[in-house]
Amino acid sequence: MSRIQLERVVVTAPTPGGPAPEVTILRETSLELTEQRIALIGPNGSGKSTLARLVNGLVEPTAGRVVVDGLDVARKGRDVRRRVGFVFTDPSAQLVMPTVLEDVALSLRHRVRGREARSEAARTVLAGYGLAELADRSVHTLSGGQRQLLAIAGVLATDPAILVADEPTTLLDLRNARRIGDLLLGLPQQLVLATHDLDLAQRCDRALLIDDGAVVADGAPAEVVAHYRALAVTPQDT
Ligand SMILES: Nc1ncnc2c1ncn2[C@@H]1O[C@H](COP(=O)(O)OP(=O)(O)OP(=O)(O)O)[C@@H](O)[C@H]1O
Repeated sequence: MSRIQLERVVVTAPTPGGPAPEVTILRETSLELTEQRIALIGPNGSGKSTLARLVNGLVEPTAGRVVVDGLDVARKGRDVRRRVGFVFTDPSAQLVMPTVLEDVALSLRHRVRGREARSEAARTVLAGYGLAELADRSVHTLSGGQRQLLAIAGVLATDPAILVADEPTTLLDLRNARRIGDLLLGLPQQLVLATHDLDLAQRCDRALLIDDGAVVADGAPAEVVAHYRALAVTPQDT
């Protein structure tokens, strides 16, 4: 399994339109993630996406460092991004080619040489996800569920060691959310999953509860989810 380390990581952002003080998005956090399936849960705006994005360098720490399988993300960003696949909430963010087949073929550009061979390999990938019949369709004509499945197929085609998924089921109906959730949890890769779906979180091996930019609970998912539920019923203004 892979190993993700956060060493005294802090993330701040400039205050919009003004000088310091900066806004703290993630307070000083040190973590070592070695479990196969790790859920990040917590309220809106608590810092889940920020934590997820640190893993592949989409967000850079203001202080401290992030190390993935021994690679410092700040120094070896390219190598890290080859190891870490990222799935966004909205699959449109990563489907960039006109057709389904071309989109998967694009993902394979570093792995398979030659246009024909790449198309063939892309067809095999699509077949593996039950998407073969959609090969020549425009990605814009797909349903939300098909689009998310395609986005995940494209990322997995690059054979990442780690998959980071940022609320991948939020835009999906119940059936598709279940399907995508099952797919992600069944992967052999290490999975870091930011989610509001507490059932999904409970099926992970470890959960982290983020609140107001800090990890406030960390451990067995059932306990961390219970902690979160208790937090949600606590009045904020007392
Ligand atoms: N680049 C930035 N500049 C300023 N503020 C930011 C920036 N990125 C994130 N934030 C703020 O940091 C906080 C945490 O954001 P983040 O997206 O990590 O939360 P989240 O837990 O993923 O939320 P959600 O569940 O709503 O997706 C939010 O208040 C957000 O507005």
